[in-house]
Amino acid sequence: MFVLTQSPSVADRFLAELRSVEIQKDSMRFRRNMERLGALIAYEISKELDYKKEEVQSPLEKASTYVLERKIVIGAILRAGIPFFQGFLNIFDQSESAFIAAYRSNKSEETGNVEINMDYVASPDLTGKVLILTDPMLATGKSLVVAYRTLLKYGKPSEVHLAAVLSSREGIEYVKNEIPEAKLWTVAIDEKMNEKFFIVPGLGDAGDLAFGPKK
Ligand SMILES: O=P(O)(O)OC[C@H]1O[C@H](OP(=O)(O)OP(=O)(O)O)[C@H](O)[C@@H]1O
Ligand SMILES: O=c1cc[nH]c(=O)[nH]1
Ligand SMILES: [Mg+2]
Repeated sequence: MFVLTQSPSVADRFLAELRSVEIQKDSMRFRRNMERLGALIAYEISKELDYKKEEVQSPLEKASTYVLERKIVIGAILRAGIPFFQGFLNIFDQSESAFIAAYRSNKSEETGNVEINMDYVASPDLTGKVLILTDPMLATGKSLVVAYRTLLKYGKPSEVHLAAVLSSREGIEYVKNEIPEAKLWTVAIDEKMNEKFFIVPGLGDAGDLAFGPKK
């Protein structure tokens, strides 16, 4: 499990701005910080991928370089995931993309559980590719697990990375158990969730903060 804020960096400021009730009033800044953190995690993931050597011709001479061995597919879970996903796409700019619309309905009082609704899936063939599934909030972990299982209908990836901005301790354990084959990446881990399964201290509702409240 990789935690970006394990050592201090600019990522701490981007995350602090995402959490700040004052700075959250600026939704463009909220989206931009999500995007910046997506780019930072994408760079960290890029260090773990397989590369092959190639040559590039400069105006003066040939130079050697590395290019990615396998195709990448970046998965986004709508809607809160869009700005975070964009940060990954800015770095892995030749990737294909997969989209999943998932939202939580808070049935906690009746069932004690969060239920995940999925309305829309669009994905390329995933066979033999590197799948990076992104979602800024890993709370119970159910959205990521349901989304991943749905995507497997589109082929078996050669490797799987799951990336979040904020993860709850409980959610991480759940995802690790359900998807042991995945590598997990997060900006930070928060210890608690409240009775509505929101991450605490967290940042609130990421989708609403990025795009406004749902009617
Ligand atoms: O780990 P979980 O308990 O499943 O919760 C995490 C999910 O909750 C948020 O989406 P939400 O349902 O709020 O939908 P939205 O993106 O439309 O706001 C978030 O973007 C994750 O997809
Ligand atoms: O804390 C949380 C949990 C799920 N979704 C959010 O947007 N925030
Ligand atoms: Mg939401």
